[in-house]
Amino acid sequence: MSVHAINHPLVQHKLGLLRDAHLSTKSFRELAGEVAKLLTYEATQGLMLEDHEIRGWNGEPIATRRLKGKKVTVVPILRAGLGMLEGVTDLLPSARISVVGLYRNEETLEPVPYFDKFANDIQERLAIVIDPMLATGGSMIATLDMLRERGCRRMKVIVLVAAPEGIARVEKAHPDVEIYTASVDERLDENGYIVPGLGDAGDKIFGTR
Ligand SMILES: O=P(O)(O)OC[C@H]1O[C@H](OP(=O)(O)OP(=O)(O)O)[C@H](O)[C@@H]1O
Ligand SMILES: O=c1cc[nH]c(=O)[nH]1
Ligand SMILES: [Mg+2]
Repeated sequence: MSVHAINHPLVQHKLGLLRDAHLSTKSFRELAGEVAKLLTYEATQGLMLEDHEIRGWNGEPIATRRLKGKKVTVVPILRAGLGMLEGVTDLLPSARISVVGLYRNEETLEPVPYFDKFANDIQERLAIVIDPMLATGGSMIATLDMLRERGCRRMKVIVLVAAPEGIARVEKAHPDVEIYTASVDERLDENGYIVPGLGDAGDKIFGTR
């Protein structure tokens, strides 16, 4: 597995704004979507192209290239992953959406699944899993396990912020999965929150804090 920590100035600027404790729900939501979009640009670098001939403005043929297959499914992990969905689908408008519902039991820190609905032909698609936070890694590993059980062979992960502990666990469980993130942060605190992190991303996106 490789971890891509994206140092693009726009990503780093917007991440800095996201970390501010006094940010409004509206601004947090907007910035989360914008960073998600920028990370999607990076995560889709490896998509395959094919040659495609078109007729140009003067009727002459032009050799162009287009995405080959376009087979992608975006997988938001509920709830907080929904805060990234629009940013991601702005760049991948034809992608199918597969949804995984999980919450983290705040005492055991274990993921508790409560919903899933996958694209029918998920075996043929690149799955891009989105969640703002990769903390212990439990929620992400549970999601990648579900995708793998359903025959998904190619998976990428986009998270706004990741903890080293979570990255190490995902790497062990799913060594072929690449992770794209705006930051690998310092550590987890005693409650399993990422430091410096963003706080509770789901609460911030939904305004339930
Ligand atoms: O890496 P982990 O230790 O599993 O923690 C990360 C998970 O915790 C948060 O979700 P939460 O459980 O708060 O659910 P929510 O999105 O409904 O708020 C976050 O959005 C991740 O899904
Ligand atoms: O830092 C964290 C860890 C888990 N979930 C969050 O929303 N934030
Ligand atoms: Mg939450």
